[in-house]
Amino acid sequence: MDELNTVAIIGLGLIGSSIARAAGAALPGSSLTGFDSDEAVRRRAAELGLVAVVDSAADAVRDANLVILCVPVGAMTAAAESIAPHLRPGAIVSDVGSSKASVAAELERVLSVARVVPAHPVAGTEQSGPDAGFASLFRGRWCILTPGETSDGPALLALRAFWQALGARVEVMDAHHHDLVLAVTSHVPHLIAYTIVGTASDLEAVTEGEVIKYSAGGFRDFTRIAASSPVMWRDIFLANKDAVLDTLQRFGEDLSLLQRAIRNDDGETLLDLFTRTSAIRRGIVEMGQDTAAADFGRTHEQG
Ligand SMILES: NC(=O)C1=CN([C@@H]2O[C@H](COP(=O)(O)OP(=O)(O)OC[C@H]3O[C@@H](n4cnc5c(N)ncnc54)[C@H](O)[C@@H]3O)[C@@H](O)[C@H]2O)C=CC1
Ligand SMILES: O=C(O)C(=O)Cc1ccc(O)cc1
Repeated sequence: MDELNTVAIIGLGLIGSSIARAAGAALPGSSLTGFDSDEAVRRRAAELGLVAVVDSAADAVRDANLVILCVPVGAMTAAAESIAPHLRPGAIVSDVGSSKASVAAELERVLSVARVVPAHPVAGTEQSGPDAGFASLFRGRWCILTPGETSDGPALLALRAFWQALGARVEVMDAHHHDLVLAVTSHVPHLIAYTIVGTASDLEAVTEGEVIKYSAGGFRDFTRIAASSPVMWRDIFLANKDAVLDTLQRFGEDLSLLQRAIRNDDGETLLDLFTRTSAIRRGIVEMGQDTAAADFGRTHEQG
């Protein structure tokens, strides 16, 4: 199996810096290099000692046998173009983008000579930047690999072993299926959070500032999600347009049914749905997929 002992990280924000921290701890013999197009981020990553920070993408990838692109989805093509001529023969190139089909197509187009294996660690927070990362972010979380027709078997096995070393559970999935699943479980929920927080803010004039003052648990949870990186989420919605629009269509129809139930004093419909959703929450908690474990890791294991 390929030994991934020289890893280059392009983009040193939340996810790139978390990979650097986790790989530094889990793979002590490996060499880590990194580049970010933002000079302030490069300076901060160097201060934190996350990786050997260099001044160009070319220098970062020259000796690497694994390159991971950790930039917003809309910047993947530019990042791939910046490394393409400088890759070592046989290098594996992966990414961490939250949407997969369009990113994978671009990586395969731009990096036709590299061994491309797209990936998505389904773990994160609402924060950004190199200070926000932490070593335990991926522990016990899923990392979904979406190999294309050109991905080779040994590269897939090597990347699987890399993410497992960082503590992740690895699943292999078709990229379009990934995008549909994540539209339902992550992308549309973020859009709903952005919408409700925007609506509440617009209503502040009517409610005389009391929305924010009396914001209860549910609304506070939405404000956390709606504080996520604007650039990153703009890119995700534009990249996963079809699956997001299909899911929104279904959501709109279901919302109309609830609207009608409320208007018609149809308590039975409301009770049926709320009972069903409460069972779903219990199932998630039992599977250990709620955020408590990650929050615990963030609070107790910064580093
Ligand atoms: N934030 C989260 O919770 C999660 C994010 N992701 C995905 O990870 C990727 C990175 O997200 P974050 O780390 O949260 O973002 P971030 O904003 O913390 O970091 C992204 C970094 O990429 C740099 N960058 C942008 N274009 C570049 C280029 N062409 N070359 C080099 N550096 C460049 C930026 O300067 C920035 O420092 C995104 O594709 C996102 O969809 C995946 C899982 C979770
Ligand atoms: O902070 C949260 O609740 C998240 O949902 C983080 C997150 C954001 C994007 C991803 O692709 C995966 C995880």
